Amino acid sequence: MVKKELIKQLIVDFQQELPAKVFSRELCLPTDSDKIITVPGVRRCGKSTLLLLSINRLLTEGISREHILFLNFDDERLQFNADNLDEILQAYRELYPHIPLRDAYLFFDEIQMAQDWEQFVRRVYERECKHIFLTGSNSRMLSSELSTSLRGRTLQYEEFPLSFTEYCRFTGTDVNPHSSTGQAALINAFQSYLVNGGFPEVTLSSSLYKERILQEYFFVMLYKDLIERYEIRNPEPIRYFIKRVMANLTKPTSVNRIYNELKSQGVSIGKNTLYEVITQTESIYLFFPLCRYEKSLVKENTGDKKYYCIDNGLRRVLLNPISEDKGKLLENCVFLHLRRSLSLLDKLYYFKQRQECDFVLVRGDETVQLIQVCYSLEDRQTRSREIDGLMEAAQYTGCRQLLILTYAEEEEILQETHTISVRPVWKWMLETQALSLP
Ligand SMILES: Nc1ncnc2c1ncn2[C@@H]1O[C@H](COP(=O)(O)OP(=O)(O)OP(=O)(O)O)[C@@H](O)[C@H]1O
Repeated sequence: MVKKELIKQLIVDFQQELPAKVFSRELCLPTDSDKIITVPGVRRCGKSTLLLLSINRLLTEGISREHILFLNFDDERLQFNADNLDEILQAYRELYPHIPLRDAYLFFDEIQMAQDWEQFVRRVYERECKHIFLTGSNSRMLSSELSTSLRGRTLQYEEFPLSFTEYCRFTGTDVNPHSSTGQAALINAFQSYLVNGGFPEVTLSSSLYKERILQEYFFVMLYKDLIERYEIRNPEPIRYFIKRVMANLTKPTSVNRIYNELKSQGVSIGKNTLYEVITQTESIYLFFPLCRYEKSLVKENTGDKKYYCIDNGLRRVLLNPISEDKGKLLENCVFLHLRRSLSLLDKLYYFKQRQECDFVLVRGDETVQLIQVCYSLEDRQTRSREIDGLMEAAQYTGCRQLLILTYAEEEEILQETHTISVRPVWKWMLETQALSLP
């Protein structure tokens, strides 16, 4: 089939499948911003499906299917480059001569598969159509490089694996905690969310396949996004490195120390390569760094960063679970909830002076919340350690919003002139849905 005919066929086939039968998500892409909408995020978190949800919404708003031009560039039959990308627009015009392109909605999935797509998108945006939506998986599509090539023309909406509220929706769990059955079901759902994480496909698949799917995800990230990109001949040190960062989650991590460990085992890998790899893991959304809070926020951050991982399930399939994991999984889950809820004005840190506090949430110049995460406060020593850390951070920052998140405990602690609220993580997650913190 001539390429233009194939494109027409793909456009029409897609339109006929609408509306897509998928679960709704919390993130909702704007459809009237007159900006190019981009959706970065970790592999398989649901970026393409988010485009489908936007299309469903357009249909309910009265936009006809014919106005939707959706194309998935990850199709072997479609080899695009700068010379033939225009065929897409020609195909659409021939299909719908009565619809001016400026009234159409263009959804380009996996656009990074086309060579020189940036110039094409820029040209279409400037001359033809302001409704453009893009997703892409590899790191070239992610924030920094993308915003350089399309500077000032994009709005970026990060997608993540499912939040706990979304997880409940996907698994059909009633989120009303007030009925006794509701509460039991929620606690069950939270337990499995904590270990399996929130990738949509993993959530929807039978438990027989969850682990296998997650291993596959990790394999692709490791080989495609890290090893192939850096043309590393021996993948083992990188694998070891990632596992070490994973194991050390929630604790300050020294890349230099891991480098020395590898060296003492006779493994040859450059220190700079490890620094590049850790930066790359951040740009593919595998790990998130967390810096130490400094009173003067203009001061360069010192101290090792802590790392958190995009998904608890991914961590579980990579490491043999160990007993201290419960606390780490809980803290990672809280980090992800905070990270996905941050506005552009918000910053997140950890606090460490004599004592530690897990999270310091800063909005503009003000510290708005201090959070400790602790599986249980039953042990007396643990309880006083958590409270002392919170109080030291409160004194240092002047913040009075103090929270301890636990697996199941709930109380109010009066400490000096402060009230510390203790809440189960799952309740806090349901109460503070994305973009409503604190
Ligand atoms: N809202 C949803 N409802 C139902 N299934 C979903 C939803 N979001 C994602 N999925 C499922 O999860 C898988 C990955 O989704 P999707 O392809 O949208 O992710 P992606 O981030 O675009 O992936 P990639 O990084 O490979 O491009 C698919 O099997 C999809 O069906």
